[in-house]
Amino acid sequence: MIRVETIKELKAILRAEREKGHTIGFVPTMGYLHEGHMTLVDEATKSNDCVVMSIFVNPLQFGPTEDFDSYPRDLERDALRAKERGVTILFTPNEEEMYKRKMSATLQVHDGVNVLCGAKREGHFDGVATVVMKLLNIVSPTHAYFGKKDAQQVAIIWRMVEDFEMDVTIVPVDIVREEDGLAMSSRNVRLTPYERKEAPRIYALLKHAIAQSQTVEELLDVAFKQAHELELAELDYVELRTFPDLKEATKLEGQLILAIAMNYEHARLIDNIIWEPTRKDR
Ligand SMILES: Nc1ncnc2c1ncn2[C@@H]1O[C@H](COP(=O)(O)OP(=O)(O)OP(=O)(O)O)[C@@H](O)[C@H]1O
Ligand SMILES: CC(C)(CO)[C@@H](O)C(=O)[O-]
Ligand code: BAL
Repeated sequence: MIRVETIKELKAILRAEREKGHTIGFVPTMGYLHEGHMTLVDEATKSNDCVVMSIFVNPLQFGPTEDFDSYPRDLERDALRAKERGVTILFTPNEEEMYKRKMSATLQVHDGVNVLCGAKREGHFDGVATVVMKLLNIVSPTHAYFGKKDAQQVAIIWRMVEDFEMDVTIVPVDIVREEDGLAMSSRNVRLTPYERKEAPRIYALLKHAIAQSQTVEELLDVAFKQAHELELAELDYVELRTFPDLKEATKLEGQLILAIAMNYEHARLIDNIIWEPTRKDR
C-alpha cells in the first residue's frame, strides 16, 4: 500500500494507474476504521484494479457545537488496517492540503436537506457535498462506495453526481452491524458501557415498528414510543420517508426508509432500514 499526503502526488500516481488501463475504486472516509469501512473496501476490490481510500475529518461538515475536535482519530492504526485489507493507495491529507486557502466557492445542497440529519445539522450536507466533489475531482474514480448507514448522504451524492453530469458510479453498500445489531460507527467508542448495552435497541425498535405495523401512522407511533422508552438516549428524530427521494411517506408502498438519530451523552448515533413493504421476500 502506498500512503500519500499530497494531492499532487496522488494525482501523479493515479495518472500512471490509468495509463496502465487500471480502473479506480474510491472509498472516502473520516477514519477510525471499523468493519463497515472495510466492507466498502471489499466491494471496491471486487470491481476495480486499484482501490483508493481517503481519510479526512472534514471540518466543513461539522457545525460549531458539534464534535469535530473530539472526533475519534488514529491514523497509524487505520493505515495498518487499510493495508491488511488490500487498499492500494491511502490518501491522508491534512486540512492545509485540502483547503490551502479558504475555498473560493462551496456547494449548497437544495434538495433532500430539510429532513432527517439535514434538518438537524445545518450546513452539514453542504460541507459533505463540497468535500466529496473535491475528492472525486482529485481521484476521478470509476466507482465510489458509500455506506447506507448514511442513507441521506447516499441520496444527496447520487443527485449531485447526476446533476453535475459526473462520470462516476455511486455504489451504496449495506449497513454492517455488530452481532447484537448495533450499526458499526466510529462514534460507538464514545458510548459508556451502559449506553453500549442499550444502543442495540435502536435497530431492534426499527425492526419491530416495521414488523408490527399495517399503516404509516401505526409504524411511526410504535417507533416514537419505543424510542422514547430508551433510558440513556434522547430521540433526535425518527422519520419515515420514500427512498431515495426522501419525500414524506403517506402509504406503506414503494421503497421506504425508516431512519432514526439518537443522542447519547457523547455520541449521536444514526441508523435506518430501507425496504419495500409490498415485498414479502425480505
Ligand atoms: N456500519 C456501517 N456499514 C456500512 N457502511 C458504513 C458503516 N459505518 C460507516 N459506513 C460508511 O463508511 C463511510 C465513511 O464513514 P465515516 O468515516 O463517517 O464512518 P462512520 O462510522 O459513519 O462515522 P460516524 O458514525 O462517526 O459518522 C461512509 O460512506 C459511511 O456510510
Ligand atoms: C463522505 C465523507 C467521507 C465526507 O467527508 C463523510 O461524510 C463520511 O465519512 O461519511
Ligand atoms: N458519516 C457521516 C459523517 C458525519 O457524521 O459528519
